[in-house]
Amino acid sequence: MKFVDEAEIRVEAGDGGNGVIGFRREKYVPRGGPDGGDGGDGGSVYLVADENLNTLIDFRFERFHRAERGKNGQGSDCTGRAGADLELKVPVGTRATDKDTGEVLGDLTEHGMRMKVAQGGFHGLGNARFKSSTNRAPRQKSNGTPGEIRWLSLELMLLADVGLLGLPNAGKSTFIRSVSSAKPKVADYPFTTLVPNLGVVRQDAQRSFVIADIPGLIEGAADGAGLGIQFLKHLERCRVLLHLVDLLPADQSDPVENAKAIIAELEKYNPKLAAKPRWLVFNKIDLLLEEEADEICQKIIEALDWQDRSFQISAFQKKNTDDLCREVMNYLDSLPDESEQQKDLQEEVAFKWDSYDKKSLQTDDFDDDDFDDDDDDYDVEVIYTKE
Ligand SMILES: Nc1nc2c(ncn2[C@@H]2O[C@H](COP(=O)(O)OP(=O)(O)OP(=O)(O)O)[C@@H](O)[C@H]2O)c(=O)[nH]1
Ligand SMILES: [Mg+2]
Repeated sequence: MKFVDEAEIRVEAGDGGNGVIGFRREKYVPRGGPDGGDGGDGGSVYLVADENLNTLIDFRFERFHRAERGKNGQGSDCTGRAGADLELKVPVGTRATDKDTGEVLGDLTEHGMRMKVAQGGFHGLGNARFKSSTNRAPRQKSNGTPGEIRWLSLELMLLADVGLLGLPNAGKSTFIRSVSSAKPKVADYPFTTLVPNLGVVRQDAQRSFVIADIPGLIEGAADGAGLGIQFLKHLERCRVLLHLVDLLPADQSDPVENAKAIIAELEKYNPKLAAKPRWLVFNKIDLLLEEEADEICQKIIEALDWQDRSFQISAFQKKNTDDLCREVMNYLDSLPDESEQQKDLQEEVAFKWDSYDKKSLQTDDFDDDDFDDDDDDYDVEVIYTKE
């Protein structure tokens, strides 16, 4: 699965501060010379890669970013303070392009990498600078130069190796929180997650994989129930699916039936997706005694006639989650390298965040009724109201 996240922003560096005209005025010092100070340089705008971020969504809501202007100079040869630089944090992997010229400014490929995207203005000179043997009282000064202004388009492309499947409340988001730095919202009500979240699981310095948390599926999803299957298509390019099963559902439902329901939906949606490598992950073992958990897991395995691998974890207590991630990593490493193939697939990008409703980005109003729509134009922007 490939995710493309895009945002357009306007960055404005600060203007340089102006120089000023000033003369020394002091008792007993007649005709004190020129002492107008220089302005300060304007602040520049930088992009800084931060591994704790994984989407550009914040830039959809805040599109204008301005660094501080340099202060004007002052009398008594005082130089104006330089404007502070502005640092905008972006996810690792972000590419910045000048929207007007199409020039790629660069890719921020490593955590901490810093790239200047708008140069602050140069300071103006005060009249003290124009003093010469022929002009000892110059009435000249210069103004600071304007800061650079650019429209940038930011793009982030990530490939998810692992997709999470499960009913609402199975603990998918809890799991991704436990094993990666992604921090999607977790709550004890269904459909907490409304858009996919990506997390990067670092195994060691060289090895990592990307995991995608998608909204929960429910029975009838293939026919449009709940958030439907619109997100399932994004799992088609994952290399392994983890099916999370809640061993002790709060709604007293039967874990066996629950697991069956997800598999049925998957098969109904797309047999090819259902044929993908898929592992069962029994979650919430912390709520049960070991024997009880074993018993329920065994029952599910038998009922499904499950032949593939299965794991018992507590996403919440991070029990066995590291083992699971290690197994996933080893499994991914054992697969043939797909990177060559991926290069040819650029145009087949599966998911764009174009589900964000443009209208609602322009207005603060949010209409709850939007969620009742049956059509495919789902409104998802609400989860980005800050927690
Ligand atoms: N005791 C226990 N609770 C858990 C565990 N994992 C998740 N939970 C709880 O289960 C509830 C649902 O967790 P989420 O991670 O939001 O579930 P989800 O699968 O992402 O749900 P949706 O986004 O609605 O599809 C939350 O109250 C979690 O605290 C676990 O391992 N043990
Ligand atoms: Mg969730």
